[in-house]
Amino acid sequence: MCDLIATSITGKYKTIDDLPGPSLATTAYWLFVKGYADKSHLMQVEHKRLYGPIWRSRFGPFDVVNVATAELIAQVSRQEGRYPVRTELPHWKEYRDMRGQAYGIHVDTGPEWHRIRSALNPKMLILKEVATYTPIIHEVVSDLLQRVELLRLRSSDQVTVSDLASELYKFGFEGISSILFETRLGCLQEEIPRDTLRFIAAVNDMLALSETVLFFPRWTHHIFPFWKRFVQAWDDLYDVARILIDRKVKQIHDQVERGEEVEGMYLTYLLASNKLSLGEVYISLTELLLGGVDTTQFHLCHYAVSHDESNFPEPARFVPDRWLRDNPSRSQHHPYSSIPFGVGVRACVGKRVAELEMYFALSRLMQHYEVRTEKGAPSIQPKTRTLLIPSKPIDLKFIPRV
Ligand code: HEM
Repeated sequence: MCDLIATSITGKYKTIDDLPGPSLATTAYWLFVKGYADKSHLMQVEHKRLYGPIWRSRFGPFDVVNVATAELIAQVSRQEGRYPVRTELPHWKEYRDMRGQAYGIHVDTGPEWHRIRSALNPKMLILKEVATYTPIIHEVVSDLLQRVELLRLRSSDQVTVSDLASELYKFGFEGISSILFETRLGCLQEEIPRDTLRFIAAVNDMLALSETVLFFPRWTHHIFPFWKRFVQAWDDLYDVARILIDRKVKQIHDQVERGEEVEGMYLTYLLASNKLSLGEVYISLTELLLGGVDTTQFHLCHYAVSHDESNFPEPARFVPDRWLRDNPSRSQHHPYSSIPFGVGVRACVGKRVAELEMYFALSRLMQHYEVRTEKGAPSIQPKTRTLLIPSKPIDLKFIPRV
């Protein structure tokens, strides 16, 4: 695949060894001395400038080909077969092996990945199925609205909600858990239950430590504290997920015993479909909760591409009109210049649910409030924490519409 890409650029075959790019030591220098460890998206942009649209980089055990134009991303994506080849997650695999757990959708590859993905897909991706989650998502959105109202009224100017991103994060967590585990976790309550706090902290720790753990070789596991904390985070995650699932299994069992009809959402469907073992259900729901963690032998540099002036003029400016259909100001971008959920058989399995949550939350918030920034508020840059998150709290004014 690498050969084909190189051919399209230069007209002759090249191997990975012919590609330009930083050595492992140079990458370490960029990350830990130049301070790009939590800004790896900006490193993409800088490396594209230095090495061109295709370069090689080494990160921990990975030897990666980075591609940073929409055309190259399209070319790589179109060559994926039935079982897309993905970079291993050796640290996740090591943890699963250590605990004797099933591998799951992120770690499994080939036909095994396909078997699990086929079991997870229908109730996540078929529109008619996803539409059945509408009532529960609306219930969670109502809780979000109440929370925003409470926080703004409690603020000194009676309109500001501080650190909105953390409220939205809790909303996302509550929304997806209510579908997956068919249980309300209470993330948007004033007093968040202890187990839920443990769950949220474990997700944060796991995502925050995932890149660090990867960078240091196995033999350092006993020297630095990262591996121990990474294992603890996974243990907590798995433990809470197992408790929630076991509770549901018991409920279903009791209902069947009483001759009652069993109804439910995602977990009930997975258990009833009998396509996965119970161990695979534990892992699958934990992984779905984590959402997609971006992995490819080819590193598709979405950030660099979606900030490319030639696709999106003034890429850093908030111009929602560029997305409106049938609008003269709609941007004329390459279809692969913005693919937030990926494409093809391995694209995001949670895409439909994520869209449902975002559309409902946004539309209902906008119906109730006009949202403004504080005058003179500084712009807030993203930072990398496996995924991109805001580097500082975002405080916004929610002014009720009359
Ligand atoms: C705005 C929210 C989200 C975005 C932008 C997003 C984005 C992505 C991306 C880019 C991928 C990788 C696709 C690829 O490599 O081609 C992915 C995979 C994945 N996502 Fe999401 N995602 C979101 C929400 C979710 C949610 C809510 C769930 C859970 C229901 C989820 C579950 C997954 C899983 C399990 C994978 C791995 C699929 C596989 O490897 O077969 N994501 N996501």
